[in-house]
Amino acid sequence: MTHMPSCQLYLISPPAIGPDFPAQLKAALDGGPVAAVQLRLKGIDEHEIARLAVPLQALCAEREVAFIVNDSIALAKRLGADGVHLGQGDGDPAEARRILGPGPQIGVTCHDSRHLAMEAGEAGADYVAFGAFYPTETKETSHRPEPDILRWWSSLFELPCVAIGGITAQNARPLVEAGADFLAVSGAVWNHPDGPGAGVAAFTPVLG
Ligand SMILES: Cc1ncc(COP(=O)(O)OP(=O)(O)O)c(N)n1
Ligand SMILES: Cc1ncsc1CCOP(=O)(O)O
Ligand SMILES: [Mg+2]
Repeated sequence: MTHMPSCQLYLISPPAIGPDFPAQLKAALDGGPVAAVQLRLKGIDEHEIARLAVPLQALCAEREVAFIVNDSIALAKRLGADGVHLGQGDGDPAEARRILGPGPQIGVTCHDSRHLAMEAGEAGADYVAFGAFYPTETKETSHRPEPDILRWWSSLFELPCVAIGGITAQNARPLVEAGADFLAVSGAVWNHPDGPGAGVAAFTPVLG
């Protein structure tokens, strides 16, 4: 029998949300264990994101789920979020640490690059994210790592690694077996035909 390392779900919000999204998030969290929720909203300003964040952050706090803000160190600070996710153009992890202090988690996008991941680790990131592993309609992507990058990272470093990009309950297994500590998932949960609770529940048997 293959040993399945344990792995947790890291839920990424849809890029745009409506007034029913707090209820959808609640349904998702009712579906099974979720370690973290990332608020990843695109095309609206930070004040609007801050306003939309209030009920979502409260729900995450109530469920003891980490609430991570995408893109903006300033917004993470303003909200007192549990962490910030930084892309390669979103700011420096060391600067984020200086601004946010020792508590919040700092994640960094590393695409398919071992070099970027080692750099992020040295700059004080709490996790590195590799992807997109599979085709996705959520974001235009131009990097396609092999699952082996997760195996390589996990064999050398203690720092957690996140796999992202087109991940479904059906294609996730090689990523879990390769050592992903977290699966970051958006579309497979929010677009699940039976709703986001079923979307989260579908991952439970794969997570080990
Ligand atoms: C967990 C996780 N990994 C990668 C990303 C992508 O971040 P980024 O490269 O900044 O792209 P956008 O998400 O901002 O479009 C992420 N958000 N979360
Ligand atoms: C934000 C992001 N970064 C790389 S792929 C991706 C999209 C993740 O969403 P999905 O799980 O729907 O592919
Ligand atoms: Mg970004």
